[in-house]
Amino acid sequence: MLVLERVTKRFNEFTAVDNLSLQIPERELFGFLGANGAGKTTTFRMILGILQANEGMIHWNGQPINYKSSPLIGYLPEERGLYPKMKVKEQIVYLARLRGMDKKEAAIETDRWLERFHVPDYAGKKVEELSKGNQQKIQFISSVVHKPQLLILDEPFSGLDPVNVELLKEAVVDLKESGTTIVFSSHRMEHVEELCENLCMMHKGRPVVHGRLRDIKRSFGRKNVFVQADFDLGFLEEIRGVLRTKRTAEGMLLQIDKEETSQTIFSALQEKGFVTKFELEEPSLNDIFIEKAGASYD
Ligand SMILES: Nc1ncnc2c1ncn2[C@@H]1O[C@H](COP(=O)(O)OP(=O)(O)OP(=O)(O)O)[C@@H](O)[C@H]1O
Repeated sequence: MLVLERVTKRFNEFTAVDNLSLQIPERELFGFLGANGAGKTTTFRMILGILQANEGMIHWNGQPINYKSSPLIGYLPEERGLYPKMKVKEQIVYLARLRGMDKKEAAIETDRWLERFHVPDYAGKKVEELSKGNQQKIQFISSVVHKPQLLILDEPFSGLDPVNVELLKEAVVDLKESGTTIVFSSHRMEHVEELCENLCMMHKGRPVVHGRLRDIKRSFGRKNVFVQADFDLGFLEEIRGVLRTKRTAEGMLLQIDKEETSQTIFSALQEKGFVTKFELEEPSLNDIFIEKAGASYD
């Protein structure tokens, strides 16, 4: 289990991570969300021991993480850093060996990954000859080739086209299935909603939403109502508990204060005429973030 206990990191007067506590069990695929500057990379650097926390403790299976943990850890840094002049396969094998892997096994695993990511022909090319997206795939391979127990991925999907995003997502899910504990950060809520059971949303260094996605959504309640009818829906704006309305081509989207308000809306609609659609929608992570952080995600 990866444990962060009341971790704080300050840069002079500025607090980048503020009293963060997390428990991430083994074999978990954990999503770390936050806008630019929320504190995600700083947290990762503290987990990896690159930065020292001012307060708090970080443990992986009861042990602090340091250079000795290197074979156990995989890290895809946000600032991608491969040697541009070095050849692809040579580089991956070299990095795997630094993580304690045997040369022959490293070569076999490298070939397997290059094949999986549809880039076996690049094995002998210099990294600088590859496109940005393909360089990113190589960097990803470098972070997983030695079969780490704990894998930290900082924005793994940024800069990839949709086909490669899918390729990487599948790889991440497979690694999780085979027992790797994975923590990844993203700006994009949909990636986290799709992949993670558990997540933490950071805002200005603090966790504003944290826990199991299903529980977070359930406890928040369904506060979006979509209505379609063959009469004017303008009167709904006046109903108590309706916070915001938005007309769309098909009907009206309403944001309400609590789930029960939908009953009032439904009764009011029935009195007016024929309702073609009435839908109580699950909140998106974005809705939850806005309410909890008191700010828009972007
Ligand atoms: N070495 C440093 N010195 C001073 N301030 C820093 C340092 N590293 C990070 N910060 C500040 O800490 C805050 C959090 O930065 P961090 O890189 O952790 O955010 P992030 O959530 O990873 O954002 P992004 O998605 O943009 O990478 C930012 O305001 C940043 O300017």
